Amino acid sequence: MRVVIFQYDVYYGDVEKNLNKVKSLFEAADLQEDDVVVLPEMWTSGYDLENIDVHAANELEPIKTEISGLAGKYSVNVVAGSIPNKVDGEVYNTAFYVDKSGEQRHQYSKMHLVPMLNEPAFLAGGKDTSETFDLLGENAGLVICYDLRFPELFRDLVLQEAKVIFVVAEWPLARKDHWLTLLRARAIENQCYIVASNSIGTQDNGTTFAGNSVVYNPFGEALVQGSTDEEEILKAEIDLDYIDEVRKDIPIFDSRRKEMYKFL
Ligand SMILES: NC(=O)CCC(=O)C(=O)O
Repeated sequence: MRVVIFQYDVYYGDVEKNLNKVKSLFEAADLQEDDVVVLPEMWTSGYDLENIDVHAANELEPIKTEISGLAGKYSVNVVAGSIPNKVDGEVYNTAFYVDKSGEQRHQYSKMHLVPMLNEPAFLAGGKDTSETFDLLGENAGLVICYDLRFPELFRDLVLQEAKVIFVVAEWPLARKDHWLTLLRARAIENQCYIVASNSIGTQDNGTTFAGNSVVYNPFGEALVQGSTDEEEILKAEIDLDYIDEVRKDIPIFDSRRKEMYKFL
């Protein structure tokens, strides 16, 4: 399985420009059939929350149709980052996955809203429980940015046999060390692949994002890592058999004592 992460500077509050940007990245990426393309969080608007009602899709449209078209055109699977998404008058931060036939196969709205970026004042918290989805015949998980701080969510996905967990983000530079440390810890403690996309650049509201999109293997090694401030298309081959090797050498899932944990 090859993953292809688009790391770039999301235009603040300009859905059309962002869509054109994504289309140009698809064109530039030299994609192969079956690649898994990964976009960042809130990639249609950035954190222009004051105007989020205007930028929000309606039940993912028309963005879902655009992404389905790109998936079909390039014969690739797309972890379509997240977008502001209006459902029954509420705006959610919703990530989705479309396979190469253009069908949407999974959707997840961010359950942990981030106070540091003022999300709870403008967005509704997702009501979807943690579920895995089928990615090229394997189980995968999809979470959004601040979710990274909740190890129980990752463990839950891995106990549902997720082998790869995608973290789509707009993670600020101010906490770059947390980003890399937590991603790596999630890979090591769950012995799974972590594929993380982040944006770069400074938004009109003054927040600078940390880049450093990265893929960690189940041993905690970075297979590829972006810079802090450059636009990049990052590619990594994922060997899912390596998960079994690591779990054989360090058998934490056999050593677990779930009957002993009081609050899990
Ligand atoms: N977009 C986000 O959820 C940012 C999360 C963040 O800033 C943090 O956890 O720190």
